[in-house]
Amino acid sequence: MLLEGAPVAKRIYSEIKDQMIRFEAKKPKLVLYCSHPDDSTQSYMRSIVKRGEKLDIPVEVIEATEKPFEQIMQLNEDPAVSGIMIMHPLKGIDEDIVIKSISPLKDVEGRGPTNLGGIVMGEGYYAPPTAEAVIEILKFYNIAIRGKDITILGRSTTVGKPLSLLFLKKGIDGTVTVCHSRTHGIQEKSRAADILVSAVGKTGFVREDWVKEGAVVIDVGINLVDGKIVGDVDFENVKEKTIAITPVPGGVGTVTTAILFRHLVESFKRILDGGI
Ligand SMILES: Nc1nc2c(c(=O)[nH]1)N[C@@H](CN(C=O)c1ccc(C(=O)N[C@@H](CCC(=O)O)C(=O)O)cc1)CN2
Repeated sequence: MLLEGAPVAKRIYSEIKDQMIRFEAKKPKLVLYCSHPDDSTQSYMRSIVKRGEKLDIPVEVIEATEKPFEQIMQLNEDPAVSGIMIMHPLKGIDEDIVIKSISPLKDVEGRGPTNLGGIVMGEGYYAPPTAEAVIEILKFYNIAIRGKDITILGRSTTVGKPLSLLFLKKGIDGTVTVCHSRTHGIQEKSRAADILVSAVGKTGFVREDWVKEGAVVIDVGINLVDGKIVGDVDFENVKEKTIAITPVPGGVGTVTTAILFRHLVESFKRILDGGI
């Protein structure tokens, strides 16, 4: 089975449009805050701006000045701004300090300590959209997670770590192994997985002999090669061994952007309800 992102994203966008009708003339606004974005970041920013146009949601790109902290404080206090996304990498600026200064209510990518901590503590937080997209896809296609052995390749703050916590949540109940560059026996640990998630950012990293017969493979990798998006998984050879696999492009990435806008609309509602 091909786990395409489009039907999952379509459902999310349709929910967003329903909510937008209820807001009448009022609209959320997303700010993409960047500093000398590279090709990959620019390509993502273009996708987000285009999606905003389709949804009739304003997306504003703001370039960092020499006073990033003041800029973020202004955006935090601006009631017209519902979400702030700090585009990675933020060249020439300490990205961690900037992320920590975003109001948790507007941190729609869930990159700050309050939202990341919320994954452990309970409800009312924004998990990083890519991590949430993986769970959303598995649920949409009715793939059982409870009690399954899940191996995640990559321990980033935006995917590997938060995703491991989402899999461990009560009601989801996966059993998780997180592998990284210092892991011994990464191939064996991958081959032991019922659900294998690759979030490494290396083209062709997951080969056919890394995958158990009948496994589910989720490719989170978005690597720009000759101007084209490719994943971490050697798709053509690996797909034969799987019962379900995500394509790249058209898989997790498609759902990630939809979840980003879902968070933005949630933030807009919270702010309207007097959250700030
Ligand atoms: N704050 C952030 N900054 C950056 C991110 C991010 O997720 N948050 N991502 C990277 C670049 N990147 C992934 O590493 C990336 C590049 C391009 C796209 C994109 O075009 N997405 C498409 C869907 C693609 C697909 O189908 O797989 C879309 O949005 O429709 C996404 C991510 C840079 N900085």
